[in-house]
Amino acid sequence: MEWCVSLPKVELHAHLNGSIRGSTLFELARVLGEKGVIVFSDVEHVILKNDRSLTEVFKLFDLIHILTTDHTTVKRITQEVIEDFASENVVYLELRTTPKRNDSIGMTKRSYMEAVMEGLRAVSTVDVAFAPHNVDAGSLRESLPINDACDGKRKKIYVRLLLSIDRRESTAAAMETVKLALEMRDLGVLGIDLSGNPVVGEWMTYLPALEFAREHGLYVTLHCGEVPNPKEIQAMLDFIPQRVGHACYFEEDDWKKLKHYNIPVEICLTSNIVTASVSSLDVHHFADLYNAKHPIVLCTDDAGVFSTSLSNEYKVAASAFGLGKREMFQLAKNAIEFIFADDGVKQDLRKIFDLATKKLDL
Ligand SMILES: CNc1ncnc2c1ncn2[C@@H]1O[C@H](COP(=O)(O)O)[C@@H](O)[C@H]1O
Ligand SMILES: [Zn+2]
Repeated sequence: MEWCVSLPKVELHAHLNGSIRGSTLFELARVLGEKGVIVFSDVEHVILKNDRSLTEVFKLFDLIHILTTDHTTVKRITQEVIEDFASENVVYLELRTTPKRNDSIGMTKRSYMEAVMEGLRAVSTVDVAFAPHNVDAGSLRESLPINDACDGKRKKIYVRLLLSIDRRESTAAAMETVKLALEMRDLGVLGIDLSGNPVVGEWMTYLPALEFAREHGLYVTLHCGEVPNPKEIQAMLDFIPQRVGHACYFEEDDWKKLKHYNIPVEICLTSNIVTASVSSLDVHHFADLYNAKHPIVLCTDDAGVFSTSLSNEYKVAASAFGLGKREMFQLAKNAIEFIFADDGVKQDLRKIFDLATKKLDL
């Protein structure tokens, strides 16, 4: 595990509220329990439960959102999540979150995102480069080598944002999110994600907003094939998104199309196993895609909800699929090619990986 922690890593599929620290979730639940907003003893077992079906995961998200959806908490969890990823040597993080509106506390999608940005700026224990067009990225570049793991130096992390459309949303709400993403481009928003309970909603509802996003140069990644839905999977692949997440219930034609378009897959091993989207690692599609040299990237999905970390995902992959250190290093480094940030960032990341080889005994 130590080695997997030292390995520089790229995280491309992490949901903000799903990455919340367990301790923070508990604290928030206790405080709201004391205020009488929730009954703590009722939610305690929901938080503590380890095995969660996909349905239960989305019930937990409803609870998490009750606990976290105010500006102060959104800021706090953003800050903590970034610190946590940086502390395990994630050097580039594409963090995704669903902008939320909550009229009762005067929250708009924009003010939600402003709280996220405040959280980004509030990180003080590590250096964060988050906006492509301001000095942060420049100063990060000058201070290479960065994240020279285990040498006690201050950690540095690139952070970029993806705005998620929740499958419960209408076309108009999805469009509002895309427009917000466009307005926030200078602040490091690079693209759009489609997520949420996969048994809810219809592809055609989101398509206009996703097309609009693409026409305006935003990148798009889709949660695709998390449940069996052959028609939707084909329609999503025909859209040719820049990446897809999961791909658990793909059939032969889907694999063909995915490979034909060479669409990178964000693989979330622990998430897939806990939610039983894949029955066991022995039959996980990671192996086939890896052997076929199809672009893949290991990701956490919801590090808090599934009690994992990106280092742990590498460890799980290494033991399940027999990867050695060199293979893990290459797998982690290959992820650079599938990030949505520009070539300058990619070049920096390549240097970071090359500089790390000595420390990693490679
Ligand atoms: C387990 N697999 C999954 N499949 C689909 N969507 C998921 C997900 N895990 C998380 N989310 C999506 O991310 C939201 C939480 O983060 P944010 O509030 O956006 O920061 C969830 O409500 C859901 O919409
Ligand atoms: Zn996800």
